[in-house]
Amino acid sequence: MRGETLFAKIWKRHQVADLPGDRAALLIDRMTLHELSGGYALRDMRAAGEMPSLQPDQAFAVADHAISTAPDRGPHDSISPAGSQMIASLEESCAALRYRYVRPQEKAHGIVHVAAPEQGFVLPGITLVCGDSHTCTLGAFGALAFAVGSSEVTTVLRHSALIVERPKTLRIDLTGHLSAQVSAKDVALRLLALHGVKLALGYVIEFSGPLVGSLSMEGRMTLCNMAAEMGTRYALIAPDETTFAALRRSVPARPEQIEAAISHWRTLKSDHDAVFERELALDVSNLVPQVTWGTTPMHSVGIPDSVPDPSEAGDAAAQAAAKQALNYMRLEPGQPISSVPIDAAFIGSCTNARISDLRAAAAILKGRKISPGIRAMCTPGSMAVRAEAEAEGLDRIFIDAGFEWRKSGCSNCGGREGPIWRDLRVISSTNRNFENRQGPGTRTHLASPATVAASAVTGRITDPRALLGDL
Ligand SMILES: CC(C)[C@H](C(=O)O)[C@@H](O)C(=O)O
Ligand code: SF4
Repeated sequence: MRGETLFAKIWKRHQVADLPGDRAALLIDRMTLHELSGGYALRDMRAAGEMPSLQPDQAFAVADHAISTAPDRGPHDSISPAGSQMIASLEESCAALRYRYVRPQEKAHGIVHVAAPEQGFVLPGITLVCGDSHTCTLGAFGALAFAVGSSEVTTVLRHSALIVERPKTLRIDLTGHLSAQVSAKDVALRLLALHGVKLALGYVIEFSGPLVGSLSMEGRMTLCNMAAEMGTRYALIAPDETTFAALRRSVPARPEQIEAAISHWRTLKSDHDAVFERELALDVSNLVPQVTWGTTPMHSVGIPDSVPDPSEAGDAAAQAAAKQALNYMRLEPGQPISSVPIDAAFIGSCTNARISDLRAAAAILKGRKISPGIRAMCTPGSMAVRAEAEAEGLDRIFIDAGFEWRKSGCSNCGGREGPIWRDLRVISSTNRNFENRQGPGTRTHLASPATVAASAVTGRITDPRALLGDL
């Protein structure tokens, strides 16, 4: 018998019925909820007198999208009254159903995709859904964690099961060593530049290879997070010793239970003779820091490079899109990307606001000041990340450099914390850069935390290696 992929192993264990059209009914083990996806589903079910089948130990809820990240925020503070209502509604439903709801004042609070794994809620081999497109972040733990729509949230709450179309399998084999100041974010942006935003449409990605093995859990989460930008809701990385070390720290269970689980989790990897429906490879040895110039994450270049000419962008549709992007971004073809001045800098989001991201940015900011006139914000991905950063003195480095040091939440990743960047150019550690994503007229350049910090210091898009003497 031919070997199996990691995906096939997880799928098989959860399949309760095989359905025509390459679909299956899958058991769903766990759900994460936030105020914009799960809150109203719970409210409506309760109003109709329905009792969810999803049990308290299967749910993890947190208000992250609409919550204010102001340093003095209260438990329901949002910039809009509607946001406050959604937060209060989620909290109330969770209390009624005895679902875990993490309050904004708690150390466990954070962006759902940061906080849930930090609290040991994500385990290898489980199925997990959330009504949010970046649920694939959690695939870094070897969990089949995927985004669902709002009606599917209700289905899972009702039945702890879901009918899903089986994705095809795509292995992305990553080799080589990353140079100093080059990170998982740059790898993701490079994959997108090479293969486009439909790279994984219809596929589950398994990221594998020596580079993946050498990445921290944080780096793996960044990579899996950006799978959403590659056109899929499924990403996986086989659990290994790095994963088990993280789970030993975070999972609330007795050590002997964890060790027993680990011996099963060790089997969760693709067999050496498993066949993938598609395979890709990338050697990252010569990779340089990347930044986007346009309005999709695939519009990215190395910082030593220039803004490309739209007439060289593939077919007519790609050319028109590139032209429109340059128009929105107010950039000229051939302009060196490192000549582009910025107005604001943002370190935050489920892509890049974990502790190693903050450390990478602080290494650049230490002893430096941001360029006058730049508004720079850091919103740690969770209150635990924030506390850890403070224990290391990173908050002082950010504040002394001129950054605002805020509380955890999605903040202006999705422009929900007010139009503070109206018509401004922002360098951002987030994952989406479509028109108006971070506010009306806001022009977003996606980059790694190191690049964001370096650019904040010089006031223009800057290769972080230039500041740390790695160039
Ligand atoms: C609000 C939520 C449904 C949305 C998503 O799923 O992507 C958000 O997280 C985002 O990034 O815009
Ligand atoms: S941080 Fe941004 S991308 Fe992530 S869940 Fe929040 S709004 Fe979505």
